[in-house]
Amino acid sequence: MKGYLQLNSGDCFQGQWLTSAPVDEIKGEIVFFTGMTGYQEVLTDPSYKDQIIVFTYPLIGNYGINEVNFESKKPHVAGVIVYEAKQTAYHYEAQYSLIEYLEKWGIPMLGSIDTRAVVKKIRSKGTMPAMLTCSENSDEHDFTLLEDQKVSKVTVFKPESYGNGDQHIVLMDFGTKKSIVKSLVKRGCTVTVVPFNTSFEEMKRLKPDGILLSNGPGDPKDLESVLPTVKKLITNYPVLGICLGHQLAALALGANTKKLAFGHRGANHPVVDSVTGKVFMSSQNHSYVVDSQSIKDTGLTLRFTNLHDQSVEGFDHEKYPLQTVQFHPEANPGPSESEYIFDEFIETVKANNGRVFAYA
Ligand SMILES: NC(=O)CC[C@H](N)C(=O)O
Repeated sequence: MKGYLQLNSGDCFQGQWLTSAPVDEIKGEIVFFTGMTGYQEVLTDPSYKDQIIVFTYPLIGNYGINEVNFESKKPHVAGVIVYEAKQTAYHYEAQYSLIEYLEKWGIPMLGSIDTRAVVKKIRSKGTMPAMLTCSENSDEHDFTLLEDQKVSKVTVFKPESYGNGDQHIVLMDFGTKKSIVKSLVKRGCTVTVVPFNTSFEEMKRLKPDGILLSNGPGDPKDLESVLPTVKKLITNYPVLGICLGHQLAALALGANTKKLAFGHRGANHPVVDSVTGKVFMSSQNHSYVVDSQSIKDTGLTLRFTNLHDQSVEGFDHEKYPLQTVQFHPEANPGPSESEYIFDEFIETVKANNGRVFAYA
């Protein structure tokens, strides 16, 4: 059955539904992911909440969906656009095909779309509202997107504990990926995942050795209410901020963020580390970046830079044991070359030896 991708720019692409056609139109911000693999991790990464995702690799789904590579309990995207998706799953670990999985969760997938043409539109006109619909006529549609705060939809409701190691990390959950928790547990940490609106005092009562500010969906400026807590955490504990967590740390210290035209979503973004002088490939998924012009007087020191567009990829701090990264050191999907960020963080946590108020 025919289906349509309508863009707010007025462009319309005709395709074929690979899942059941949606009863109502599906709206979301349209973004694209360039990795050849990793669709299972992308679909279940809470940072993609309510977005319509275009997979640019032309054949998606051939290794199916397994039970181990989920980044959270369910998919978060609003809809999926591909050129071709496999009905079957050619992998011994596969439990379902991609189509069966999306069907189960009621997420529509539109196929036979020239994804290169869609990406060219997004690259020239910017990320924009879009719609998956059964109707060809775009004049009938209202592209206004719900301006809701997405983090409250994906954070945990009450604290959850993982691992049984010597270092206790409290993870402020803005929509964390499972592999961030795993990266800490495998390095000998106990991890307590707490809701994003947990107060500083409540976290202090948990006696953390270090804090992790997680990734998550939406505009970091929608989370102004948590900035005082984030600032207190930074001035009292070793902190690692990943993606949204990095952006919030920067905002809390007085820097600014801005939106990129079409974001970075893929598994091969080159980043240079000014401390080691080395370049590594990184996994990325973000629309916003910290404005490099805004870090004067914040104490933040630029450590990581994106080699495609020179955008900010992470900071150290002059005074606090703060490390932030815009890319994803936990990978999943993508290269694990930057995993050493977790090793450095754990070393910092160990060196601090549980001290509180050491840096204020
Ligand atoms: N993966 C993330 O944490 C994304 C951060 C933020 N939502 C952005 O799009 O820039």
